[in-house]
Amino acid sequence: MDSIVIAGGRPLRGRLKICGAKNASLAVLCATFLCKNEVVLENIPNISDVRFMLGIIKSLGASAGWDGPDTLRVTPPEQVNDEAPYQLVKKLRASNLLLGPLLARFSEAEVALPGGCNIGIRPMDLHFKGLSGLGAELSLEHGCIRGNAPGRLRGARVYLDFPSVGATENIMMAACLAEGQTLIENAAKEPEIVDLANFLNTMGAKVRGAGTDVIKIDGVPFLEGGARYSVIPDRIEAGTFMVAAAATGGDVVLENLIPIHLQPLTAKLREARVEVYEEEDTIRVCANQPLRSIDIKTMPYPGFPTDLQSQLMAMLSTVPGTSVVVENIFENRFMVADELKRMGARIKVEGRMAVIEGVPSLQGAQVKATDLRAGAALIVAGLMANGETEIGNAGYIDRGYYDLEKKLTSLGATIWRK
Ligand SMILES: CC(=O)N[C@H]1[C@@H](OP(=O)(O)OP(=O)(O)OC[C@H]2O[C@@H](n3ccc(=O)[nH]c3=O)[C@H](O)[C@@H]2O)O[C@H](CO)[C@@H](O)[C@@H]1O
Ligand SMILES: C=C(OP(=O)(O)O)C(=O)O
Repeated sequence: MDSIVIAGGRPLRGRLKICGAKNASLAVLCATFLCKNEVVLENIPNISDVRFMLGIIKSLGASAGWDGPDTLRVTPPEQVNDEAPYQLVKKLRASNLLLGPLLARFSEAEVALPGGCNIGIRPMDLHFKGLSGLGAELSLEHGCIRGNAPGRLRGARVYLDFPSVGATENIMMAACLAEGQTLIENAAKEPEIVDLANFLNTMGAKVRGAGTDVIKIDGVPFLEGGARYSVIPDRIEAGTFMVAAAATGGDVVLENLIPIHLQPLTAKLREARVEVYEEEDTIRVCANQPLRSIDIKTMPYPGFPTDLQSQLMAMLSTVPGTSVVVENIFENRFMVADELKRMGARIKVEGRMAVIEGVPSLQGAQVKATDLRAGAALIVAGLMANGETEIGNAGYIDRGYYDLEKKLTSLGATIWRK
């Protein structure tokens, strides 16, 4: 994998356009399998996760291609060719989102157990519980999830023990073509869930309540497709730049985002004495006074997102005083702490809690990304640090950030790829 090198110590300044959301794009790409006709998707980021997902859906028989820098045309297959290939599936977790659509549309599915970042055990019991509740028979054979749904799936009442994003998405997609009504209780409420529901409804589904605890889906025989849909902006990309601007004492305006989606981060940055100004679809982040230590706990939306926890940890590493971070979603999301320590940070990890004692500054060092957001956190740390930081395993970062070096260069950073 490549490395990214940063000569740190410069505040970020300028304006930047945020891309479409990775997690919304991946779910919507899977949902195209529920449609009969071509679908045009706009605001799709050309990141490696999306390219892998395109590879997977093409291997299953879809035809798909770029029709502009962020527009994709996808024609779903009339029948599926094969099982989703392990070589591609292992590279991204979201490949598990094909299960629901394949079962609903083709009554059978074979998907290799997904890979993705090593941020926790990431079981799929809630996906299985929900899809079995709709009548699917699922088994795990030789690292492959096999499912079939003799006849049509049947609507059911599904209670999720935890509001899992992926399980909510899989069940919601499957339920669109099930006979009768499905209720998903204790559903995830992330903006990407609402976006997926909006996509499904645009294509002809009947989904209500997305964004609340209970999602109600009335099954229809098929989704027509044949429409255009633009996915929401990436709140995690936006949040990463917000943190980078704050951490470098910068002043950055981010465009093409939905400020309310960033509320949990905005509130925390303000608590840390960062100025954040929201307008209709822009946010300005301005840090021109010493920051104050804060505590954060990751939670399902609208709580603080786990996908921004590592980046904030990097920022807090030079904030005077003690900050405490509690990670409630993924048990392995503190691996970045060891890398930050190589740069001079003082972080003590105990189970799900990290205690950060602010140091006066970070020093550039050779570090490596252990997952996508750990990589993003090391980018933030590299921008803050004195001297040069070389971040190995940059491929993880490419999973979720389009044109990162170019975007940061436009904000005044010195950054290049090796
Ligand atoms: C592609 C995508 O959209 N990825 C996002 C999605 O991941 P993902 O959909 O995998 O995350 P989930 O919300 O499912 O996982 C949250 C928690 O639920 C647990 N769990 C999940 C499913 C299950 O069947 N059983 C179970 O116990 C997981 O181990 C984890 O502890 O939501 C996460 C939480 O916001 C984000 O960090 C990821 O970026
Ligand atoms: C954990 C993430 O993604 P995935 O669920 O695809 O691994 C992420 O985007 O930070």
